[in-house]
Amino acid sequence: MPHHAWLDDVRANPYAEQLARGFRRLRFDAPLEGEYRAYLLEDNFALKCSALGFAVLAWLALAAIDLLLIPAPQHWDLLAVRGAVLVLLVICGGLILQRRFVRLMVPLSIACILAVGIGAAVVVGIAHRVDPGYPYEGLLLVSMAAYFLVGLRFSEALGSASLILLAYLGCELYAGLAPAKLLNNLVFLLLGNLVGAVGCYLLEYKSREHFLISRLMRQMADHDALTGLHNRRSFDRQLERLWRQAQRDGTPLSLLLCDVDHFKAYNDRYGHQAGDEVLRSIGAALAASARRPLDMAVRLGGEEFAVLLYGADLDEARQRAEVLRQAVQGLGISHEDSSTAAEVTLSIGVSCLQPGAPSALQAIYAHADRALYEAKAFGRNQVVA
Ligand SMILES: Nc1nc2c(ncn2[C@@H]2O[C@H](COP(=O)(O)OP(=O)(O)OP(=O)(O)O)[C@@H](O)[C@H]2O)c(=O)[nH]1
Repeated sequence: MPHHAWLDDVRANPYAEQLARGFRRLRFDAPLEGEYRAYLLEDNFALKCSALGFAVLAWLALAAIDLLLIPAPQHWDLLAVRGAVLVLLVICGGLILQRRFVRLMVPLSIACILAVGIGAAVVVGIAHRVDPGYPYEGLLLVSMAAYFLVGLRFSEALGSASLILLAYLGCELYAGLAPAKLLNNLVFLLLGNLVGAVGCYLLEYKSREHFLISRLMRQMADHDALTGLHNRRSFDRQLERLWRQAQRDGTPLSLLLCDVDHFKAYNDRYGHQAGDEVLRSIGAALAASARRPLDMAVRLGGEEFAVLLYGADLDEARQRAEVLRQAVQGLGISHEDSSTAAEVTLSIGVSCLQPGAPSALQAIYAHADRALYEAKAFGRNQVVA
């Protein structure tokens, strides 16, 4: 399986780490595994529905053909089996289509495939009692559906297909099929299953790889590579969404605009690399201050940062900005060329939008920008609201 050399340049995150570690056993570490399975259910729901419709139609068509191929005395047995499987398919399929029981999606899909597979094995067994030439190859189609059409993972598909094979063996022993013919049929089915299993393994491997890479790309597109914080693109997108949610929840939204003081002088004195380290440390302090689930820490660009505080009014936002300002100064990063303090410091402009406020969303940014300008003008290393 491929080694992704480009991952060496990607900032550590769970998707990149899992890609680098590999997943030959088709299992991610928790909680990525849960995230992948949820994605898989969503991704293959349409496929599941089509497979279900196809299974019902095929089952009905084969029932009609049975009536032509198999002598009349066996018809009632066959119709009983076909009917029972159809009822199971309709019940399980109905529950799948309702989508209400997400946790039951996989068990219900397995139940459908087992019902069709074991039902087909029983039909073949009944038919072989009177006609050993009755086609058994349809069982392979059911296994292929398990591997490729029902949206099962490799282990689930392999388990289901193995159970169907066992059921077939049992039914043939019951029907008394000649050992040489039984051996021939089993070898054919086993080889067919081998092809299906290998294809299914490779497909799941690729699906997992695609999942990790697409999530990683999304993460990279929304986050700043140096600090790991959200970038401006992500901020612009989320700001509007969060403001709408705040309006719905009737709660305020506050914005802290932060700018590192005398950062050009820092770069000039200590070098660009040391400057990068400072930005990383400040980024970590910002991330720690945006601790609630809907808060957001952002690197807007250069040495400009923002923290969006969901549900914080102006007083709380001012207090949290002050804590952040002290935290950055408390990092104790020496800055000998700063005319403000002996350490690297932060100026912060604060603004707040109350729910139902008539002012446009842009006002929160413009107001915080003005406050930041004042914080700089009043001597830096301070919070202005
Ligand atoms: N090391 C490093 N420096 C950066 C990065 N992005 C922007 N800068 C530097 O940040 C500095 C910003 O300087 P100015 O906008 O003049 O602001 P300042 O020196 O902090 O002055 P005040 O904001 O007025 O206190 C510039 O020297 C940029 O080169 C970066 O990613 N890494």
